Amino acid sequence: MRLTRLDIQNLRCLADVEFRPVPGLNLVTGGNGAGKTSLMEAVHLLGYGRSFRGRVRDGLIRSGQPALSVYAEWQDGQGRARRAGLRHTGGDWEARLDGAPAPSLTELCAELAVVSFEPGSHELIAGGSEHRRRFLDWALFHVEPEFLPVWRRYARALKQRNALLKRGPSPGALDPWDQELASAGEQLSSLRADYLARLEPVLAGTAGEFLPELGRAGLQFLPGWRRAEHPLADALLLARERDLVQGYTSVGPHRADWRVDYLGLPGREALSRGQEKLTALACVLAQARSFAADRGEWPLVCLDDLASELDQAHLRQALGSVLASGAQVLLTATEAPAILTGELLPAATFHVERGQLRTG
Ligand SMILES: Nc1ncnc2c1ncn2[C@@H]1O[C@H](COP(=O)(O)OP(=O)(O)OP(=O)(O)O)[C@@H](O)[C@H]1O
Repeated sequence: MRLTRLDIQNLRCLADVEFRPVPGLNLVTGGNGAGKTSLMEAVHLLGYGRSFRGRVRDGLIRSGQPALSVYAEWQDGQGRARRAGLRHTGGDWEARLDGAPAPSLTELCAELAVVSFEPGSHELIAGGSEHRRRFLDWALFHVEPEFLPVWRRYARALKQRNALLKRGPSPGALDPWDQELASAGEQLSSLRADYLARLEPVLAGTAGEFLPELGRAGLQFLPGWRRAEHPLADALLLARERDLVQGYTSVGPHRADWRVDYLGLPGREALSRGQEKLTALACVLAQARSFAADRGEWPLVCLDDLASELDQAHLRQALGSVLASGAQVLLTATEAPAILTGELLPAATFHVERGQLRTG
């Protein structure tokens, strides 16, 4: 997809910004606190319904304003002109897609495929499992039509089962929800396992470009219960006594996780912080590449402050491989990185200062 227009009102320090990105590399420079990340957050908000720095109600709306709004126009993989707008008060939202009200944020997010890498992204490797589940489910949401209905069934059954566990029901009352949870959960896990199996060779390629010294990267899926030993229905039954005591469901795909292992790293030897970042970037770019293989178009690639995260050689490698694929990239930096020459020359440069954006 190619973003052609982004209008932002009242998002953090951005009072009223009109951004017109072009195909290829768009460089956005600006000093600390100027508003570069806020611009990335606006794109991310349309693609995910949330910012990578937290929820809308946690300070995304400009101080003193009742709501933020973001409007985007883009061209999809078939060359069709698309548009979407979102207005958010922190509590309520209003979304429009191609001129009509969108029934839910999910419909809007399904249309705009965005992958982001920002300073917090190394949490994908070093942080809690919720980051890795979100990563997994983003891809499935975009490439697997079966995913959303199954995920919704699972989430509903889990909510009901947890509510019953908290009330301390007679164990028989759990049976129908266990059945539903097991049925949706098995499907969800199969989709996740299949996706990771498809992603693995792509990741081995991207990680091999960035960290060849660590040997081939592999992905290990941790489904959230001992899936190789018994079905989820049995795991739920086995955990029932404990779940009744604890008041929540302790096994299942809501506890799923995955990890990256390198053949050249013996045992559980830890990655350095830089290696964690490069591994996280390799995962994000592998996901974008795999999306392109499935959908025939690249997602929009947002790279916030990448130059402060990577050394020059890795920066060149990362940008080179993404741009060679024809992806549209939004890159922010406090100053233009010296390596942006030749085939890495930005197609357009923008500058943000105190929430104002100018071209060139
Ligand atoms: N709700 C808000 N209302 C108004 N201004 C805000 C709000 N939240 C944050 N800001 C301001 O917006 C700016 C945020 O800028 P942003 O994080 O986009 O900067 P940046 O250019 O990415 O900076 P850095 O290089 O330091 O990461 C800061 O100056 C901050 O004080």
